[in-house]
Amino acid sequence: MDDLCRCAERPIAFIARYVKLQPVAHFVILTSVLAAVGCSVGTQYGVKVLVDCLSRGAAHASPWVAFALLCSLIAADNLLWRVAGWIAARAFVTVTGDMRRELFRQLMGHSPSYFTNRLPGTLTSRVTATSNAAFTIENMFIWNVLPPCVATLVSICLVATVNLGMAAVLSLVAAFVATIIFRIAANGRAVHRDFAERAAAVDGEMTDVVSNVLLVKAFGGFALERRRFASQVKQEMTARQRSLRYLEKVRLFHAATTALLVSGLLAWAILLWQHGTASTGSVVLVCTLGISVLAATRDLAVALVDITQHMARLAEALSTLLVPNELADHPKAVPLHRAGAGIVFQNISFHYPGGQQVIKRLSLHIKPGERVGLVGPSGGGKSTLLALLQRMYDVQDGHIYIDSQDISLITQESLQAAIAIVPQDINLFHRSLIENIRYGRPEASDEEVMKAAATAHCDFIKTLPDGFETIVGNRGLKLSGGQRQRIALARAFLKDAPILLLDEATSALDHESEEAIREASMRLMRGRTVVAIAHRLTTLRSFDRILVLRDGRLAEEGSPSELIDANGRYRDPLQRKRDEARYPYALDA
Ligand SMILES: Nc1ncnc2c1ncn2[C@@H]1O[C@H](COP(=O)(O)OP(=O)(O)OP(=O)(O)O)[C@@H](O)[C@H]1O
Repeated sequence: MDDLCRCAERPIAFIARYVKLQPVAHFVILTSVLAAVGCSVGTQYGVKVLVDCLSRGAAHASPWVAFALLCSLIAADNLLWRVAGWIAARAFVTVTGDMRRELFRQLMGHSPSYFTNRLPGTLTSRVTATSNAAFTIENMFIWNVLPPCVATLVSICLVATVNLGMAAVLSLVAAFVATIIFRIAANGRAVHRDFAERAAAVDGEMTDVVSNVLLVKAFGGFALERRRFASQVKQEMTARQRSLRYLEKVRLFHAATTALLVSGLLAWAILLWQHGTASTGSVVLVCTLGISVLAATRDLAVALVDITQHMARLAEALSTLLVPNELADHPKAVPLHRAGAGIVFQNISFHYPGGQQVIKRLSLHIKPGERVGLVGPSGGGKSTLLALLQRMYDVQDGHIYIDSQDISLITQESLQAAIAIVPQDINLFHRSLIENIRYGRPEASDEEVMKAAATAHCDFIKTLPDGFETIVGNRGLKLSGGQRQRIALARAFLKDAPILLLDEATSALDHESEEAIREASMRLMRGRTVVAIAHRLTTLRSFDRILVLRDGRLAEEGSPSELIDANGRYRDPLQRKRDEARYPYALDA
């Protein structure tokens, strides 16, 4: 993936990377197009031969050889274009598919902080924008840039057969015009990039609002959101207009120059004819070639300018997407060998990018099979500690070991396989219930999924009209909070990993369900190392140890009986007072 990231600032190298995967198809397309252009320009030479033949009169020459030549060129011209088009229909589409697959893989490899700092809509729209831009660029290059370039070259060669001076002047002017257009087009990159950035921002804003539509409704935020969106769209429209007007300026310059050029050439050819140094056919040839060079360079100018716009969009998207993955596996990473799942946090310190210190020189040993409860005030770093254990982020200081293996030196795949988690915010895919539960272990049979669901007390599934096939809605919103939590528990049951992380796993359950699930949870915890965050200490009664995390430090630890009194409260009244002031719910039984 590192060599992919090297393409972040080189859009052409990025496209070439995928073109190279299909060398034969692209070679055939290229040669067919070159041959087709040759035939197309050759057609005009065929017309000259025919006209010269006809003007000599029927007695002096037969026009049928010239006619046959002309017909063959026309047929070959059309056939070759179709051959190129047929192959391109597969090759170009395959290029965009390969691109999207690789970009998706790159995107999913980023750390959580990459996603925290960017709107999901801007990321997904950039993947689409990248493949669309690359598709357009490849198409334009083959159909709109290459043919006029080749046609101009061949035309100049044919004009040389009439008059060398004329061909030389034509070459000089064509080179001059092409250089000027290319420079003006290149100078417009900033304008096009600005448009690309604003277009991506509009996509991101829209996704953000749509995914929070319930919040917008709850707070009557429609008017506010409409105003925000209108302002974003206005900025994007202004940027787009600037970008399009820039293109128009380039086209205007081109139109004026080429009209002058062709008029001059024609006048020159007519003068040569008047002096008897050019035949009627040659005047026709210069006339048709002049007009086709005019058309060709106009197409070329339009295509080049459009390509710079797409190139800018591609470059903007790539610079966002092709950031190296922050949490790549260590080059010498080995799979985690499992030996009881003991966990050691050794003197770790951590802060989020640009944030304050969240974990401060914390050391903690968790024995294999031990059940440890984490409590403490909100913002104390409990969820962060679980995230660090899963290597969602790397610690800035210290080490985390599982079974004496530093987690930064083991493969992330094996680390993820060793840990099952029931998170605080349960996200589900917009898929069926069975698929969501099976996410814990994709190879599990239907029976195993159903057994896990039963163990997690997902009795509500039976009452749903489509049972396990019920689609849970966007992020599982068709389910209640408690139902989502049971699905997440079932997923963890199914995963059957040696380490179990519970982030307030029973918080959304009513008392009755909580009791029912406690018994199942106990079974799940048996033989595993468990780290559970709880706001109610009573849920941790059966745990081996409770740790109080405050301000990123271990403030207290002990067995539940040492820390909780008969009513499920802290034994130390002074400590209780301090914590109540900071975090009242944490201490309620
Ligand atoms: N992705 C993030 N980026 C930046 N800062 C973060 C991020 N996640 C958490 N924080 C900050 O880190 C600190 C610890 O948060 P954490 O979620 O670990 O606390 P917690 O003890 O689990 O709280 P709670 O009990 O409310 O869930 C908080 O100050 C929070 O603002």
